[in-house]
Amino acid sequence: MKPKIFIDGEHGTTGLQIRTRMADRRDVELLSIPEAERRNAALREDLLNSADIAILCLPDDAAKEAVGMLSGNNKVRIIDTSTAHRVDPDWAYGFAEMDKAQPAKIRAARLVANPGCYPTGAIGLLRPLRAAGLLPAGYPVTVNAVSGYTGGGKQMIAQMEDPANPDAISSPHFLYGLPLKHKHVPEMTTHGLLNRAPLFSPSVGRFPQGMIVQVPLFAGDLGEDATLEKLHAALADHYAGQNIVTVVPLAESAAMPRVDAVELAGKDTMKLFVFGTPGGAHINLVALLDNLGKGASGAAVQNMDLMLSA
Ligand SMILES: NC(=O)C1=CN([C@@H]2O[C@H](COP(=O)(O)OP(=O)(O)OC[C@H]3O[C@@H](n4cnc5c(N)ncnc54)[C@H](OP(=O)(O)O)[C@@H]3O)[C@@H](O)[C@H]2O)C=CC1
Ligand SMILES: CC(=O)N[C@@H](CCC(=O)OP(=O)(O)O)C(=O)O
Repeated sequence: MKPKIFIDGEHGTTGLQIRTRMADRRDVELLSIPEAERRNAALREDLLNSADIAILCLPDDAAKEAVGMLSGNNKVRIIDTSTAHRVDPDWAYGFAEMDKAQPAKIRAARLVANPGCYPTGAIGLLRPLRAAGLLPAGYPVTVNAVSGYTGGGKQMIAQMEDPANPDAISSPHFLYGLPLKHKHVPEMTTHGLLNRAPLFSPSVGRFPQGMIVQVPLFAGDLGEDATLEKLHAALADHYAGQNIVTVVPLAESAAMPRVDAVELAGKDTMKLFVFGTPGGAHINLVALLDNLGKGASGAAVQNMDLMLSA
């Protein structure tokens, strides 16, 4: 019998992209809800309870409600793409490359929280450096980022693409999250192994998919041994042996005139860079990904495959 997969929220932005990635899969059976019935709670509950793996592509409250619909049913495994369970110790954090032990944790887990798009970049850069002792625990980390507008789901897509929308946005690039209380900060802090919450300033650009996450550092405020070359070597060592997260060689990044936010649009990989001048005072760690690829739907399918390989 093929494992049954139900994507709750399959007609939304993240859900649709998971469905597209699964279109040619013959090893799983996709349970589907008609678009017009997508908010039919009784039908959702039935489908959720019929699945081997339920992938939740819903806002936080609806994701919590879906988990409630599965309470008492320990047979259904869950991947939640919302923010609701990402720092909950009962859930495995679905970022396989962040730690050598993580793939096994995801494979064995019943409950997997899919990472947020920005945290995938920030944790991807920070965690290996914290683990290697190159970034002091109390370092005042800042994270600056730009996302494609699909990161805001159906609502923001309509605001950016339809000038007749009453809340249309005409700006080519805007900052948001200005109170500096973004929902991704707890997850960056916990899984980035930080003692101090990072100052996170997100923005959106007029392109559908793509993302740049920057973590600028003052070299003199890092550990005594922390040079640009050592930071790069620690990242390269950490990500050796797999091809989803790659660390761009220093010689290659040193020759780059710019970083293009849409370079990885449509891909499920992430590239990490260490920019700066050897011996210089400043270092910029940069992650490049697709907010809907490794930042959401690509990661969800990767986690599903890990869980199916248990
Ligand atoms: N977009 C992205 O880049 C990323 C998104 N995520 C997360 O993925 C989740 C989904 O986001 P996204 O796909 O962008 O959002 P969308 O708004 O594009 O899609 C959400 C879907 O869920 C449906 N929905 C909303 N409330 C309910 C409910 N109570 N019962 C059943 N269905 C409901 C919506 O239906 P309706 O059309 O009726 O509103 C819609 O089809 C969110 O938690 C988001 O934070 C995570 C990483 C990246
Ligand atoms: C551009 C934009 O609005 N992005 C979303 C984050 C997208 C994402 O990662 O979703 P999660 O909520 O599942 O973490 C935001 O800032 O809220």
